[in-house]
Order: sequence, then C-alpha cells, then structure tokens
Amino acid sequence: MANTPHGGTLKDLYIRDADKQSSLLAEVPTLPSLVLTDRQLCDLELILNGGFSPLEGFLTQKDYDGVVADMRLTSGTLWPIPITLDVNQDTIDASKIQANARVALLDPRDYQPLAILTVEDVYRPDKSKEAINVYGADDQAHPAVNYLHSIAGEFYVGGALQAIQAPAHYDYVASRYTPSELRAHFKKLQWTRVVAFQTRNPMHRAHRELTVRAARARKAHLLIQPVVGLTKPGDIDHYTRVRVYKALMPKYPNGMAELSLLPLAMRMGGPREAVWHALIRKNHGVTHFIVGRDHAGPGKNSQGVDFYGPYDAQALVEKYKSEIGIEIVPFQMVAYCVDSDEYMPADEVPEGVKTLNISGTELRRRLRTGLPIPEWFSYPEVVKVLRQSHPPRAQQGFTIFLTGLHASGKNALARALQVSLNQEGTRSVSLLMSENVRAELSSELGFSKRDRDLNIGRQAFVAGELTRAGAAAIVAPIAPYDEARKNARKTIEKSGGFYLVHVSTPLADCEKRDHDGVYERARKGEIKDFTGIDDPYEVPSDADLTVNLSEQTISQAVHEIVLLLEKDGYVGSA
Ligand SMILES: Nc1ncnc2c1ncn2[C@@H]1O[C@H](COP(=O)(O)OS(=O)(=O)O)[C@@H](OP(=O)(O)O)[C@H]1O
Repeated sequence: MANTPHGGTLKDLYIRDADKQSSLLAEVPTLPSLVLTDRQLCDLELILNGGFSPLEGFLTQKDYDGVVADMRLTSGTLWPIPITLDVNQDTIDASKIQANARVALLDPRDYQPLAILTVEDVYRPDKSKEAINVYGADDQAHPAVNYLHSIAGEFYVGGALQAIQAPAHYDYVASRYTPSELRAHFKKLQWTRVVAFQTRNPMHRAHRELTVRAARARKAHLLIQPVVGLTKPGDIDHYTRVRVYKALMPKYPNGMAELSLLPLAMRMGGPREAVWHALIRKNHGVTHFIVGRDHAGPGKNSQGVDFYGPYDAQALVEKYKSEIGIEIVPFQMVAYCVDSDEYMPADEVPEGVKTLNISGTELRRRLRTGLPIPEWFSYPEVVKVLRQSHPPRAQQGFTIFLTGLHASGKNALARALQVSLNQEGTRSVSLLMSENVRAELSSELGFSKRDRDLNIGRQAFVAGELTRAGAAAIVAPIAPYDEARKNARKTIEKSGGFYLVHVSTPLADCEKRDHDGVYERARKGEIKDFTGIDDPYEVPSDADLTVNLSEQTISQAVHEIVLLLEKDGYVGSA
C-alpha cells in the first residue's frame, strides 16, 4: 500500500475539478489574468497535482504566518515552506487583484490558462522575518533570501485554486509522474515499501551504492526522484542530469528501481526543506526517504560560514518524524576503498584503509580539461553523457573581439587570423567584418553613441550564439566605448571563451595607412563624429592582448593570439 498523503487525502485538483474543466475554461476570457513566474509555475504544478497536499491554493496570510512562525498551517498540520503567490502593486492594479476576485493564472511560456484563483486576501509579508525563520538568516548569500528580496513581489496573494489543465512539458514527458500516477504505478508494480532518493546533481557509483544499501536495509524498492524544476544557480542543467540518470538506471538490478522527475522549485532551505521534501515524497506514495548530510544546503553565508550544520536537516526531520509519516533513512556517506576496490559506508572503513574521492569541483575541472574520470568513480556511460554536455575547451567555441581605430590593421589581422584558425579544422570560423555587419545586421544604424552601442550589442549576440554552438567567431568593429565592449564580454562569456584584443596602432599611423582617404575627409569635416578625429576612442584597460601593428607584423599578432588560445586549451591538444 502506498503511503497516506499528508493531511489524509491526496489533493489532486485535476481529478477533483475534472467535471468543471470546460466551464472553467469558458470563464477564463471573462477574468483578469496573471502570468506566473517560473517559480510560481513549479509551485502551481505541485499544488494542482497534489504534490503539496494538503494545500489547495497559495497560502493566505493566516496560513503564511503560521508556516513562517512554527511550520504549521491554521489547521495545525505541519508545513515548513511558504508557498506564496508574490506580486507587485502594478500587477495588483492590472489584474484587479482583491478579495473575492477570480483571476486566471497563465503559463509564462505559452500563456495557456492553468488554473483559476479565487482571491482570499492580499498581504504584505515581513520578508526579513520570513528569511530568518524559514532560511535561518536574512542574508542574501542564501539563494532563497536573495530571491525574496531581489525578485519576489512586495505582496502575496492567498486563495484557493481550481485546476484547468497541467502545464505542458516537452522534455522527458514519460518520466514525469504526478502523485496519482506514481501511486498507480507502484500499485501496478506491486511495490509497497519504496525508498525515495532526492537529488539535483549527477549520480555516480557512490550514489548507486548508497541507494542500494538504503533499499537493502529497509527491504524496499527504490525511487530515484530528481528535481527538474528550479535548483541552485550554477547547477548542471536538468537535460544533462536526466540523461545521466537514464544512463545510470540500468546499473540497478531489474525491477529494483524506477526514475521519476519532480518539477519542484527548490529553495535550498536545508532543514525545513528536508521536511518539505519528505512530505512531498509521502504525497507521491513513498514510504521511506533518504536524507543526506547537508540536505538541500545552500553553501556558505556572506561571512564564509555554512548556513546550516551538516546534520541539522536530519535532526529536524527526526524531531517531526511522527507527523511527517514517512520513514527517514539517514544518508550513509560511502567511500571508495582503493585496495579492496569497493564502496563502504564511511564510518565502517577500518583505520588506515586508503579511500578516494573526486569532489564536484575536481570533476568539473576534469570535464573542462578533458582529463580522465576513473571508472571507480563513475560509469563510462555516465561520463560519456557528461562529456557530451561539457566538451573540453578544444571542442568549445570562443570569440576573438578585435577593437581599434579605422585603418589600425584590425581588418587584415581578422582575415589572417581566420585563415590561420582554419588550419585547425576542428571548428567553423566565422568572421564578422564591419563592412558586412553594417550592410546586413546594422544597415539602418549610423555612428551616434546609441547606434554604435546597438551595433556592438548585435555583434555580441551573434558571436555569443556562434560561440555557444562551438564555432570560433572573430569580430572586428572599432567598438570605441568601454561599456559596450564590457557588455559584449558579459554576453559572450556565458557561452564560451572571450578574448578582447586591442589593436593599438597609433592614430597618426592609422592616418598614414588609410588608403581610402577617410581620415582626410573626416579632418575636413566631410564625415562627422569620426572615431579618433571628432569622436572618442576609449582605450581598453581590460584587453587580454594588445597588439600594435606599427611595430608588429600581422603574422606576429596572429601568433600571439594563437598562443593565448593554446594556453587556455582552445587550440592544440593538451
Ligand atoms: N563616423 C564614423 N566613425 C567611425 N567609422 C566610420 C564613421 N563613418 C563611417 N565609418 C566607417 O565605418 C567603419 C566602422 O564601423 P564600425 O561598425 O566598426 O563602428 S562602431 O564599432 O560601431 O563604432 C569604419 O571602417 P572600417 O574600419 O574599415 O571597418 C569606418 O570607415
């Protein structure tokens, strides 16, 4: 038998409201609407499908106050995390949000109506109090506290929901189960004791080992239930992770384990989050839940100290275990013992026995540099997936951003660099020359500051996309303004390598080299706002390389750029 839902009844609002679906849908055009944020969308999905039972809507002020103060809804039921619909005054006005109003809640991706909210109250939360009580400190180094103060609206809207339809998913649809579906699945499989494992990270041999040990200890089956909603900023994207989980599943004996994806927006709330995770799993029918060391920990606070103690989460779930109603399985850290070539719970490893580990940081370094990842640590199938998503630098894209005066030689340098990089043959090399850019991408733009900034912004966007696709992009605008160059760096660095090369050939030499007589015309006033003559060139202080083509040959400059790329592993094989 699957576990009893929290509060006694599974609040699957899709099932409850199925017979009203068409009338609710017909009502939508008559109602004001509210487009959800990404986080609200995740929360809504789990309210509607019963993952957050006993909640049937977003918290009203009374429930919110109870949850913040002592983790209790007004009914007295345990609930650790405030599930709130945050809005700004503008939204309140635009969507006419007030008590008793009905508001259609829309999916931010396709504007489909998902539910109708009957507003019970609109209130201004004490965010500092929420931060301290729920997350332990009003410190913006905590991602949920940062969200609270920097992203969440000033007001919360409480009220009950009626379900229209589930948010559409297009990725890994078959691996997503609502609580009702998972309960039916367990019934079909005849599973009665199920241990759930929560994760937001890739899984390796140690995770397989510890989950099997948990299952063995409790004579239970295993549910690997990773989070695919919002996790900690900087985490490995969920597409990669799900491919990893799918590669790992065949490593369990047949019939032992199932994979189910959870569309949860994590808060990284440590102890309270562990209680929340346990309740969510209970709603999904699970009977046992693994709570690890530093469960859902956000890392260090602004003083460089961990927000939570490593076992605070285990202590809190232990304290409330009778109410949580799911058996908590404390996470046993397993260690790899070199000589016996096996994993063992860390606390059982005899003194003097050599153990090995690879930290997350070290794993990312090995992925970045292409260094080997040993088989004792992970499965070749898993490593293959990770390497596809994290190709070594030699397979990543980069942008060389040349900046300098007209006739500084940057155009010749750009062409020579393209030819030189073409020898590598490992990436396509794209050249964005000003003459082409200004004919195609920026054809309507002139040379005002605003137009030049737009021009650089567009090139940065294109170069960023090329870089993301693994190409080498060479851009060669004058780019006279520091801020625009810095913005370009910011845009492109998200996708791969970025190198700012200042072609610093002095103006007097540029004028001498200028065969088209453009400077001459600018000096005569026939061309206005000409860079170097009557418009400024802000010399970069953040160039990765400076080349002066009065003193260096193009060949030498190309070589210096190649040396830079080689140092970082973008060209040549390490
Ligand atoms: N007012 C003014 N100022 C600077 N340059 C001018 C101007 N008017 C036309 N040109 C010609 O346009 C080319 C520079 O365009 P860019 O797109 O590189 O300029 S910017 O980065 O947007 O500032 C540049 O040519 P190349 O250096 O050969 O690309 C200039 O000859």
